[in-house]
Amino acid sequence: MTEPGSLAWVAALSRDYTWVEGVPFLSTTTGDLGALRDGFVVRDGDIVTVSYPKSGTTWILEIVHLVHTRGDPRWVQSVVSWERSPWLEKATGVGGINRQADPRFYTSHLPLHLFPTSLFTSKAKCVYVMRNPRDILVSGYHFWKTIKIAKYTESFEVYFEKFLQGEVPFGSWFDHVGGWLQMRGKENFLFISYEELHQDIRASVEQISRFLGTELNPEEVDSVLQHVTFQAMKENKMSNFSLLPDFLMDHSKGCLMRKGIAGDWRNHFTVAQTEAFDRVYREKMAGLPRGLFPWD
Ligand SMILES: Nc1ncnc2c1ncn2[C@@H]1O[C@H](COP(=O)(O)O)[C@@H](OP(=O)(O)O)[C@H]1O
Ligand SMILES: CCc1ccc(OS(=O)(=O)O)cc1
Repeated sequence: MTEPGSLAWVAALSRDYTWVEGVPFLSTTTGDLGALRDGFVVRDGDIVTVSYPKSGTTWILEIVHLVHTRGDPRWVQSVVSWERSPWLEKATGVGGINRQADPRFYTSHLPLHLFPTSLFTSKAKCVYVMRNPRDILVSGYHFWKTIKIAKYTESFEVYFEKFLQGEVPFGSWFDHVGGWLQMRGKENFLFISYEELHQDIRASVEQISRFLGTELNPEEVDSVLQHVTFQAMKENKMSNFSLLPDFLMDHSKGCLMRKGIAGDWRNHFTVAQTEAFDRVYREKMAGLPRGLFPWD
């Protein structure tokens, strides 16, 4: 096996997705997700951020990390986000996680059925972030265009169809959310949405700090808030993906911190696409109770 990050490893990256149990993955994903699911040991003190890509993961991470430092920005301004909280499923992920002292922070886009099973008997705290899938689709279209090993971004029409079919990195949004929502009600899981962060960021930061067991005083909350605005994060090179290597990201084609708003899908979807999306949404979400999501 080639060493992750080595020249041979970079040369072997391709646009071909690897399919694992019905889910497509980019070639930067670790080779053996089965071994990860069975072998990775989640510790009780771990803090795990889980999401479908483009749900606002980086925003939540910044909040979680600033809560941990009680609003002191030095950590988020000096260590790149994927070292503060490595992606579990990336080839370099487990190594990065195992180098951390407790509490360990890590991030994952894995669907529930591929996540290390030890999570489900642990007391690890897990924040699952959700977002209107229409905005995720738009955000993903613009983001995956910049990622050199992603595909189906030649036009919005093509990407739209692939998203609805689940043929995009990490698979179907509907399956991802439907899977993880089975964990709702468990006391070590917090479900929060991008839209809630937008509606009331102070209340959201307080909710996250309570969940993590790190109650902050009002001045500490103020400091967290100051560093998690869209503008502050867009300017923080440790969080804005500008340090993602050029062999992975074409920075001339876009950036992670694109618009940072809710509802941008209205500027992208045609009437026919809106209707097509709603049809699939209604069908796929039929089993879930009403009122679960702020965008419904
Ligand atoms: N502080 C912040 N405020 C608002 N949106 C933010 C944000 N930080 C990141 N985002 C948005 O979250 C999306 C990226 O999600 P993820 O971190 O899961 O990859 C991008 O959405 P847009 O492409 O709609 O702008 C990005 O702009
Ligand atoms: C493979 C490079 C890559 C792809 C996607 C990334 O972000 S995220 O998984 O969507 O959060 C980061 C790096």
